Amino acid sequence: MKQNLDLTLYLVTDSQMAPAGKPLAQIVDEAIQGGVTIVQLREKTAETGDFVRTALEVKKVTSKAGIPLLINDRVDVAQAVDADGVHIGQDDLPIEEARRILGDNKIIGVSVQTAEEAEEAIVKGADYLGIGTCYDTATKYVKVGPQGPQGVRSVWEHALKTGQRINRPVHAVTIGGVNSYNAVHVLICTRTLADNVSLDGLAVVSAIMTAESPKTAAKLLRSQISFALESSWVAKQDNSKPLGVSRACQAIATVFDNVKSGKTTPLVQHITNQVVINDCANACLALGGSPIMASDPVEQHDLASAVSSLVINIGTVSDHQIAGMHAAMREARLHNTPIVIDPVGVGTTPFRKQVVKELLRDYGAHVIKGNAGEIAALFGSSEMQMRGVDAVGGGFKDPAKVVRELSRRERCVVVMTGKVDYLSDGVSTFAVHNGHSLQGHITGSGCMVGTALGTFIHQVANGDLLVGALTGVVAINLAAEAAALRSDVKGPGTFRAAFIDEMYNLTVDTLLKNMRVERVK
Ligand SMILES: Nc1ncnc2c1ncn2[C@@H]1O[C@H](COP(=O)(O)OP(=O)(O)OP(=O)(O)O)[C@@H](O)[C@H]1O
Ligand SMILES: Cc1ncsc1CCO
Repeated sequence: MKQNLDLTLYLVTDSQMAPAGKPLAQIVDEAIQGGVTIVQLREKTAETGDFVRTALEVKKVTSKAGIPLLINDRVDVAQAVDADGVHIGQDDLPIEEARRILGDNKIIGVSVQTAEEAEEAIVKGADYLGIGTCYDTATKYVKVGPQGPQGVRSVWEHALKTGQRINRPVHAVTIGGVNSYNAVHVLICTRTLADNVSLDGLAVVSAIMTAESPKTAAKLLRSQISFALESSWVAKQDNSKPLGVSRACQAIATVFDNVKSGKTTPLVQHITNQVVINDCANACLALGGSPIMASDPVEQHDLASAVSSLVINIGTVSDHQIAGMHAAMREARLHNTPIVIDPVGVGTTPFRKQVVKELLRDYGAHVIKGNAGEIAALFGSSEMQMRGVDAVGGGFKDPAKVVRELSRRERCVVVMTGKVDYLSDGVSTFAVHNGHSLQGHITGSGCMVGTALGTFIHQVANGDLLVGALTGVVAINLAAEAAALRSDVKGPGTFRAAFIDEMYNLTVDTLLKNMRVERVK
């Protein structure tokens, strides 16, 4: 990498967004104090003289801080102020020409929207790529419509392959609607599938330019970026510490005991369906958690700092609930609160599919849980189908592969329920052989698994999401086994009540004795 080129938090200026009367250089100065590592001056409409004057003022600030100043598009302005380089778009001066004028020591960055553009830019010697546009943005910085983190990831993967082929290092940021709410999700989701390579950082415009305090905004972004790049609690999927069965079982017992014994009482927020809302709240309490069912968008901001985990269940989703889900997930991402998505009936209507697609695109999840029909719909498989909220079909030929691959694609733990439950974090995949057929005869048994996931994944801040998820599945299924054995259980109605009782009665000893967890991959 060129000396000084640190792309971690890349500020692209837009003076039209700046608060009236506040000089651009002052905004840049404050943003650098908050942690911006590189600045691109972008003045699409300025006259050359004004552009140069502003550039000289901003350069005083960047030089003092020792960070690079790049000029958007205008190689002449970059030369006039002896900037550290330029950033060029697809319709600007060709890369070779910019390089010829500026020489090898200057930085040249290029905006790319497709794999082909990325390949060309790398071959022609770009020092870094700005891949976009990630999300919809008011800045009109990039022309191609938003491609979401997964679209950015495929351009990034192709860019890295090109770099390997021609033996040249590749660096990139993504741009477009990136802010402190989605920074973690964007950085995790854009990691390459094969090698888990992260982007170098994120480029932001409005998140800093329009902020009341650019310093505070930049500081928050930096901490979110560091969290995503360094933290171990998000499923890193890097094969470094595959989880064996005996370690998994011990860890499950510990996680379970922490909640059951009252050492920790997670506040589990649900935005869930009207069918199961009461059963889920009772299941949460019986397992040792504390439920709050809160779906109005208005209260999400105030609630977010107290919540331990968030369960999003689309069973009876409505427009109003969708707004609440977006608000809650946005806040959860800011607080790094684990999110469980239960995509009830997602294969049944295009509406449900669209709702889930947007939630996953904008915020992602820490755990996705569904029955085989729901997982098939998300995975894009026709091996299983849905009828209403139920899965229909003969089962997947290779269920472990389905959960593993969906997990890698969505960058989260995937739980697929059924007679045997399959769980994967993309590296380790487990089957849980507990449970009872009576669970299939009451409504909401899957939704209660979602509740149990929310109850046990909250405390894995420095551990393993997969262990938290396994704990939820095992606990629910052992409670079902115990309930089904009771002489007072005569069918689904009595089972439903006994099921909650046995969640309450479940002990760590029973769990250790009866859990049947198998590592399948
Ligand atoms: N035949 C079975 N034997 C053992 N366990 C079962 C059986 N059927 C379901 N389960 C258990 O029931 C729970 C819910 O799984 P299921 O796949 O039925 O969810 P679902 O279809 O989403 O349910 P719902 O839509 O009613 O909420 C899981 O913990 C699963 O292990
Ligand atoms: C029956 C039903 N319909 C929407 S949600 C739900 C609960 C089980 O998923």
